[in-house]
Amino acid sequence: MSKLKLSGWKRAVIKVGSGIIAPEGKCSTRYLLPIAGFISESINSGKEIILVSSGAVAAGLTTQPALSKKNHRSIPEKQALAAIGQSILISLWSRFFDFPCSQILLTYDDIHNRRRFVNAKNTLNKLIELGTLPIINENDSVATEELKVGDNDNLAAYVAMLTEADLLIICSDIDGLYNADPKRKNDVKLISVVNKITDDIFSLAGKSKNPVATGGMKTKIEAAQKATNIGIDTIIINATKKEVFDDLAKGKVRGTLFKKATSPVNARKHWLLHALESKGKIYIDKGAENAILKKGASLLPSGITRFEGEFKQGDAVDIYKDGSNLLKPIAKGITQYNSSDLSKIKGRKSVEIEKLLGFVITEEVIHRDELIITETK
Ligand SMILES: Nc1ncnc2c1ncn2[C@@H]1O[C@H](COP(=O)(O)OP(=O)(O)O)[C@@H](O)[C@H]1O
Ligand SMILES: N[C@@H](CCC(=O)OP(=O)(O)O)C(=O)O
Repeated sequence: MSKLKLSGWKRAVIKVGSGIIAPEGKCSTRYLLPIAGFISESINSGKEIILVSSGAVAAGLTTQPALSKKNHRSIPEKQALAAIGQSILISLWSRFFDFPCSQILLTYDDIHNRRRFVNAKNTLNKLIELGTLPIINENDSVATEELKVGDNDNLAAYVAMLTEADLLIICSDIDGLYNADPKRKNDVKLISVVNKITDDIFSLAGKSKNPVATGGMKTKIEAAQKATNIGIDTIIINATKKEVFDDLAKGKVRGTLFKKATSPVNARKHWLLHALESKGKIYIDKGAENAILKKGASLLPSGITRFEGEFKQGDAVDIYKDGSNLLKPIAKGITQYNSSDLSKIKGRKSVEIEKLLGFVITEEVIHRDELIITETK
């Protein structure tokens, strides 16, 4: 297997899949020692690590064998398994470290709601500063299916974005991305480097055969796409092989390296685009359209013709060209004015804001740093 050189990194998110926590369906420390060794060594050399660990359901199953048939499990049973297994998981990891571990259980909302996103980010940074190893999982015990990230590969990419990591390490039970699933086909080839994630790359990914795993290869590529887009190198490695970590400690990758984008979107804009839900629609005139699309300007109240929806200051809104048949928004941004205030200042000059509202937050409704163009042509 060829080995690639990794760029220097300071902060990494390491995601460990259920197949590593529970090989052959049984929760075990068999493969955790080399991972833990790598984590300790990295932290001792001044690097920062955040661990995203799957395996709560798998660990819970060890005490509840009667619930082993996946298709027969009710949602409360699955949620109970995650609750039982989560504490097993944390104690499993804790025994490897001589620094404290801390636990954060995230839900979809923690990433998609701005206030909670900032809150989670601040807590995580503090936990790292305090010298702990944050261990993250999805809060499966309370999150309802429709309000879940759904898999820990994507969750790890969100955590990498949240913590502004410079490396995402996805530890699985396979050497990396192959041109087909090696567990289903013979004569497959490992792809050691992916410069750009295209539909062809996605088409290589199959599902997992492991009954305790969730994502398979598709969610790992999705995670790599999210992370590389914002400038985070992503690797998939086989955590059942100790030598993989020996090499990694020397900056060499045995596995698949998804190279970070050459012109990454900054993390805040990426989150705005992919994670934050829009609360309304703002329609703009031709002048504002030219200003934001061609000059990279902020959106001023004078260019706003109308809007739809009720939103608060700090909410995301989609921006549409007024009077055109275009069904897609041309941009998305964070509004400085709520919908009630916007109804008074739309179409008016910025100098009039104080007279109209009695206060000024900013002279623009959406600052250009909080505006991302979504129109592709
Ligand atoms: N193109 C592919 N290359 C490598 N593995 C693949 C591919 N397509 C599907 N897979 C499967 O994905 C599995 C890894 O995903 P999964 O079992 O969900 O792992 P984890 O629990 O680590 O998230 C591999 O064991 C393999 O069977
Ligand atoms: N949150 C779940 C794992 C979800 C998941 O994505 O699993 P995996 O595909 O093994 O990384 C658990 O702890 O059981």
